[in-house]
Amino acid sequence: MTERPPVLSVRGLSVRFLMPGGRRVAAVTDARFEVAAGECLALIGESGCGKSVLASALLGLLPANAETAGEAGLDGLDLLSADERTLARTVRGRLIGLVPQSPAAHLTPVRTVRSHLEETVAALTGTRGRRATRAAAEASAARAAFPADHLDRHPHQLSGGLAQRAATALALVGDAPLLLADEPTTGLDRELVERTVDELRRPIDEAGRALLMITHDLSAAERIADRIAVMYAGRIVEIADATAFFGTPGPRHPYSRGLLQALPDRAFAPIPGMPPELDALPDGCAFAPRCPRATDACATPPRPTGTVACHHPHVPEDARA
Ligand SMILES: Nc1ncnc2c1ncn2[C@@H]1O[C@H](COP(=O)(O)OP(=O)(O)OP(=O)(O)O)[C@@H](O)[C@H]1O
Ligand code: NI
Repeated sequence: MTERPPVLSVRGLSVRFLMPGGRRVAAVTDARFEVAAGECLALIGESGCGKSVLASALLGLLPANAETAGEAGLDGLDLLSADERTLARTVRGRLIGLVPQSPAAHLTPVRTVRSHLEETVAALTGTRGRRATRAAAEASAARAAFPADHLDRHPHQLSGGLAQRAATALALVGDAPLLLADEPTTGLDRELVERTVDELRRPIDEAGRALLMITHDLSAAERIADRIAVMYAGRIVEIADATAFFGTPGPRHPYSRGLLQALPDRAFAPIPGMPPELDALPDGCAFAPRCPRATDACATPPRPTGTVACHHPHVPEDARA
């Protein structure tokens, strides 16, 4: 993976929400990761840990009370300091293709799939003329394996799988080097989850796109991702190769191990306790109160190493337990 150049390079990304009364919510703290061409990085972690805020920061879609720090390089541009005009004209759709959370809701009910695609083609690619637009729309449908004979259907006439392909086709129109999917499989049954992630994998493998996929569905992450980034209380606590993470030797951070042990097909043992409030984070490791391996050392913040931020990570020899 390292030999491929990063498409997205995030360095020290932090997001603070300034709340009434001077309260500060530390939604994302010092996030650091890269996503390469032809690679999927899955960002996982419990609800409220900051995944969607991180995505909104990349897209320039944070509310006005948000303050950001750090850098997020994409195609020679720093997404965090880009102005709204640049974000609207060159980032959203063109540099970042957004795969929506709920494709059926994202599509306008009164319009056909063809009309959605043609409008997006005209807006993003500069294609002019009816025939050229029609041909480009059909080509983008084909790239997402959306069947040509369903192009004149309305969203409600599509199965969940085809609605997802239509949404993916729209995300691919602008030829964006980075695809961003926030919970693309929420609410889908298992079979549709698998089909959806397989469809999302296609542009990565066939067109060398980079995919940042946010999910709390670990089996979807295992199926699609090359690498896994685990987020806890706003921080990325571990980044690992997906095969090693889900297989042997397994994750190194106690939180990551807890997430896997909570799965029904593993120990089905939830992590005790709750994540801390993001406006009252402890000085030391935020996971320490729930951590079976915590010691006095955890009162100080763990030093991020780029792979695991923990005072006492599992090492491969003891990671079999
Ligand atoms: N506009 C906002 N103002 C203040 N706090 C916010 C705002 N938006 C999000 N937050 C807080 O930021 C934290 C992270 O939220 P985020 O939506 O990123 O979580 P998530 O990891 O995506 O969770 P989920 O899996 O439920 O989608 C939460 O504590 C949330 O309450
Ligand atoms: Ni979210």
